Amino acid sequence: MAKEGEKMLSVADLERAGSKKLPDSIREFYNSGSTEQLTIHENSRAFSKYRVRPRVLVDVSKADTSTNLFGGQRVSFPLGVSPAGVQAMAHPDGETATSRACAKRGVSMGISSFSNYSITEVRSAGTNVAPIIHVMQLYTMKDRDLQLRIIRDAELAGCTAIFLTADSPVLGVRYNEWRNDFRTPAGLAFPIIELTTERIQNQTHDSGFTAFNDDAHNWTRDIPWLRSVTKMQIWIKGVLTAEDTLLAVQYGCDGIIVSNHGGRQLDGVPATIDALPECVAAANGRIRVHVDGGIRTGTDIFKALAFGAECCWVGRPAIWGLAVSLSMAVACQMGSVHTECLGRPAENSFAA
Ligand SMILES: Cc1cc2nc3c(=O)[nH]c(=O)nc-3n(C[C@H](O)[C@H](O)[C@H](O)COP(=O)(O)O)c2cc1C
Ligand SMILES: O=C(O)C(=O)c1ccccc1
Repeated sequence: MAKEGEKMLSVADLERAGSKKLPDSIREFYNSGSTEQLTIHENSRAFSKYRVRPRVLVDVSKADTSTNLFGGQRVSFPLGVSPAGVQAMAHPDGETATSRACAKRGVSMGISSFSNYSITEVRSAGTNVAPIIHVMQLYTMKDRDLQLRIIRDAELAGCTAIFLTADSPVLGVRYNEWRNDFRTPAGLAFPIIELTTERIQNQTHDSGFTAFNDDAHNWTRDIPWLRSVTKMQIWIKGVLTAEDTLLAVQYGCDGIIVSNHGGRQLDGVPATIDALPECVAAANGRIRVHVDGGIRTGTDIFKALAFGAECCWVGRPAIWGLAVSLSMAVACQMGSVHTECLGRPAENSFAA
C-alpha cells in the first residue's frame, strides 16, 4: 500500500490517495454503488475468478497496444474514460483536465451530459494536446429540444458517437446521497444541460434527475428518432443481456457498452465481465461490444478482450486521478467554495 509521498503504482493506490482528498459526501457520491452495493463489489470481484492461460516463448519485443476504434480512429490502447458527471467536485478543472490527460495518453473519453464544462471546452482541452476521440453521453430526455441542441453541439465539436445511457430510466437508489442530503456544490454549472447548481438548488440528485430524464423511454420510440436526427454513431450504454444485444442489432445501433453504470443503478445485476460473453455471442460480430465496470488493472483489460470486448472503459479511476492532483489547500476548501479554488492546472494523475 502506498504511504503518503510514495510513488503511486496501481489504481488501488490512486483510489486510496484520491479518496483521502475528498470531503466525505463527495467521496461517497463518487465511490458508492446503489442500495446493498452488491453489483459494485461484484464488478471487481468477478475478474478474480478468471485466470489467464499464458503461452510462452512468444516474441513480444514489438508488442503494440494501439488499435482502431469506431471504424478507423487510432488509439494507443484499448481503453477509454467513461462518461462520469460532476468532475469539478474532484478538481476545479474537472472534465477539461480529464480530456487533456486522455489526449496525452492517446485514449478516448466519454463526455457526460452532466459535465461541468461545455462539450466544446472539454473537446478543445483535449484536441489542443493531441488528436482524441470524444463520445457524447446522452440520456433519453424529457426535453427533446434540449436533447437536439446537445446532439448538434456534439456534432459541431467533432464527437464521434453518442453513448445513449439506457440503464437509467430512474436514478439508482444510493443511500449515501439520502443520508448526506447530497447536492452539487454552489457555483458548479452544468452547461451541456443548460443548468446551474443555483437553478437546481431545491432538488436532490435524485429529484433533479427525475425531472430531467424520461422514464417512458423505449427502443421503438427513441432509437429510430435518434437515428433520424444524427449521423453520429449510436451506441447503447448499459446492456447486460443477449436479448438487449439482439435489440441493439435489430435497431441498427453501431455498438453496445456492456455496463451496469459502475454498480450505481439497479443493484443485484451481474458483474459486467460475467455478462460480457453472452452479449458478445449475441452480437456475433454484427455490432461492436465494449465494456466498463470495475476494470482496474492491465490483466482486467486482457480478460475483457479475451472475452470478446473490443475496448474497455473506466469511470472512477479518472475521478481519483483528478482528486490526487488537487493541492491540499484546494482540498480543504472543497465542499463549500469551489468557485474560489486556486487549483493549479490538473495533470490528471490517472493518465498523466
Ligand atoms: C461519479 C460517477 C458519475 C457517473 N455519471 C455518469 C453519467 O453521467 N452518465 C453515464 O452514462 N454514466 C455515468 N457513470 C457511469 C460510468 O459511465 C461508468 O459506467 C462506470 O463508472 C464504470 O465503472 P467503474 O467506475 O467501476 O470503472 C458515472 C459513474 C460515476 C462513478
Ligand atoms: O451519478 C451517476 O451515476 C450519474 O449517472 C449521474 C446522473 C446525474 C448527474 C450526475 C451523474
